[in-house]
Amino acid sequence: MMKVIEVAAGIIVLEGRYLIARRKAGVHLGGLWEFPGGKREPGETLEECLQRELWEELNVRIGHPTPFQIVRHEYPEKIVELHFFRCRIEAGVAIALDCAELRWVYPHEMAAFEFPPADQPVIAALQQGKV
Ligand SMILES: Nc1nc2c([nH]c(=O)n2[C@@H]2O[C@H](COP(=O)(O)OP(=O)(O)OP(=O)(O)O)[C@@H](O)[C@H]2O)c(=O)[nH]1
Ligand SMILES: [Mg+2]
Repeated sequence: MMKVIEVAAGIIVLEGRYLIARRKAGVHLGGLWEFPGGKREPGETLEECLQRELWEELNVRIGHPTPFQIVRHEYPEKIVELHFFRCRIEAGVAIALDCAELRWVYPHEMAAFEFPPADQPVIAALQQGKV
């Protein structure tokens, strides 16, 4: 039985556009675009995990995150449970500290970027205008 890895990821919105990050080469799903975030550490809530990850990866603080979707996905090498939260930047300007590249995009533009299969339900929801 493979362990389920819990992940918190931010659907960060500003004036209708969303912040997407390109994963560095060489890591799991390297080179793909994603919603910034990462693995929950022991003793953390998912919200705390999200705050920490967005600080580490983007150098920003976010306001209160709102649960958006939970997606469980089985990759051949791991099972992830992705907890997506909608949020806004409260302090700081996003910079690519721990990712290859950042972009602010409208939902209709997301089709032009390659995301992990686990992210497809979230992208579909954003494209349908769900907030
Ligand atoms: N952050 C993030 N991870 C995703 C998304 N979609 C998706 O399948 N994942 C997977 O969920 C896992 C999250 O791990 P991560 O690599 O971001 O974790 P992390 O920031 O803690 O990195 P680290 O393990 O290098 O410390 C990875 O296996 C990643 O491929 C997404 O939209 N955002
Ligand atoms: Mg990460």
